[in-house]
Amino acid sequence: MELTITNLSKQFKDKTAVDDVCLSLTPGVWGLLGANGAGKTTLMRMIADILNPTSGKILYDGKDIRTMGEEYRNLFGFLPQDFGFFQDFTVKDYLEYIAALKDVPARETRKKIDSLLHTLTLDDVRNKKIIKLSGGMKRRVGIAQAMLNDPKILIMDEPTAGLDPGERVRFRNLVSEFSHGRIVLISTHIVSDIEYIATKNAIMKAGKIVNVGTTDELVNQVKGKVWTCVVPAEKITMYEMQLRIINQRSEGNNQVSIRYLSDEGKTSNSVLAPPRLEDLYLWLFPQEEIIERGI
Ligand SMILES: Nc1ncnc2c1ncn2[C@@H]1O[C@H](COP(=O)(O)OP(=O)(O)OP(=O)(O)O)[C@@H](O)[C@H]1O
Repeated sequence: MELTITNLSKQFKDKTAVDDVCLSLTPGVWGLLGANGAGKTTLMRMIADILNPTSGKILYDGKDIRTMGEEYRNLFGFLPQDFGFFQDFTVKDYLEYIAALKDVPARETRKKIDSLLHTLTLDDVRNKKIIKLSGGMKRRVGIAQAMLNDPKILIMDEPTAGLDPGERVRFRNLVSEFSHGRIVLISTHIVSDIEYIATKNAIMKAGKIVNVGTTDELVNQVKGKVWTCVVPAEKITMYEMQLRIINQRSEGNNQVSIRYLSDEGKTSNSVLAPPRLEDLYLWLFPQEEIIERGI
């Protein structure tokens, strides 16, 4: 199974949101990483066949998805970024409705909904109206609807936005288990959410895919560039101006431990640290704040 994206572009008036993207998605979990405005949502909406490309093609096992119609939709699950429809439905009614739309056989619907509600810890709110749910609960209902038809291709735009740390762990386990023999594409700028579950990552910048690889391959690119050291607290402002600090932690006794990115150690007590995917991300997107560390 393969989803092949060839020379895909999307132009909005004077903005090229997706710029000549080529990417071959094979089964496994794919992390789509990029800063705000990089073009992730636009790319995902074209893969979901709800937005027409300006040019280029997406082929599913050699077939143009735009000619597949229903056949493509049936093997597809999508969690859009703005999931806010059907607010007056209860969770259960909404999922039953989506199951019917997706032609899930009636005898399987109940079992499937029960199992997803259980895994996503939504049992207690099954009879509540969607409008009354918290943001994290709504997101989980969105994840459930995307997975209802056991899709072969599952696309989720920022699925972990609003989830608490426990929910993030459950989400990661659910996705890992689900991904066998399927293509799962997850966009996020919370790097830690996909770091350990992504089979491969694609990094997007200004509409282009600038890097593709396993987490280990990508992380290797910043090997030898991630340093840690302990500095006096009163000097931290000076270090903040001089170094690309990506984390700091107070150690007490007016000491601060810092982690920074540099081609070489900048203090005599700096030691190299094992790099993480987040380090590469910040290396590529120096202007990005760490939005959330997750766990
Ligand atoms: N319908 C549209 N009309 C005009 N410009 C658009 C439209 N949709 C997206 N854009 C622009 O295209 C660029 C890419 O947007 P997109 O939403 O795909 O990025 P993103 O990586 O998903 O960002 P975020 O993480 O903030 O959702 C942005 O500059 C955005 O303003």
